[in-house]
Amino acid sequence: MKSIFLIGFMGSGKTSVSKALANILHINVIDTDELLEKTYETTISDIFAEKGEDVFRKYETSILKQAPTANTIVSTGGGIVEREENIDWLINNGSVVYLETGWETIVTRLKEDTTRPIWNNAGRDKQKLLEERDLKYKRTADVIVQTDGKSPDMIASEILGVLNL
Ligand SMILES: Nc1ncnc2c1ncn2[C@@H]1O[C@H](COP(=O)(O)OP(=O)(O)O)[C@@H](O)[C@H]1O
Ligand SMILES: O=C(O)C1=C[C@@H](OP(=O)(O)O)[C@@H](O)[C@H](O)C1
Ligand SMILES: [Mg+2]
Repeated sequence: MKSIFLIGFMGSGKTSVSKALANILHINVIDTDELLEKTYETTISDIFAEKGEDVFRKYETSILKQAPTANTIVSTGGGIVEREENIDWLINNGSVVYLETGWETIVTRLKEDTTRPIWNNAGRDKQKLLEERDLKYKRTADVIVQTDGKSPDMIASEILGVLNL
């Protein structure tokens, strides 16, 4: 089985749904953000604060390209589509699922969040970022699943129903 890569905006549920999928399929799950923090022995917040977004994106690309391309569920970071080379790599190496999520749902889910530097950057227009990235997620994905009003388990079952595994 080709590995399944979950893409989508911050708060679309990539990390949560990846765990639900791995539980159902009994296969390994990795999260590019968690692996990045382990590999570079730091936190995402610290990388953004000390080195900036460009360095984070370089690390993220390197982690993505080391991901197993078979028998694994991979949860990516919301900005994985910011680099064209990541989009190409995903299209060529995985079954890619876009967790499409409305703005209001994202705002509700991330109300309490303090761990996402871009979400917590008051100077950035996150709603516009969602609109821009939405086109890139759609260009990259093999299948699109809507997440509004559904639990991670429901979304995982729906993904398995639409993917040809
Ligand atoms: N389908 C869902 N329904 C309700 N809450 C969700 C759902 N998916 C994720 N969440 C919650 O939203 C927040 C962000 O989820 P997370 O899985 O980390 O998203 P992502 O990895 O896409 O940023 C977490 O608090 C999580 O518990
Ligand atoms: O959208 C983004 O640019 C980011 C999303 C985060 O992952 P999640 O999508 O899992 O929140 C994380 O990679 C980092 O904070 C940057
Ligand atoms: Mg995540």
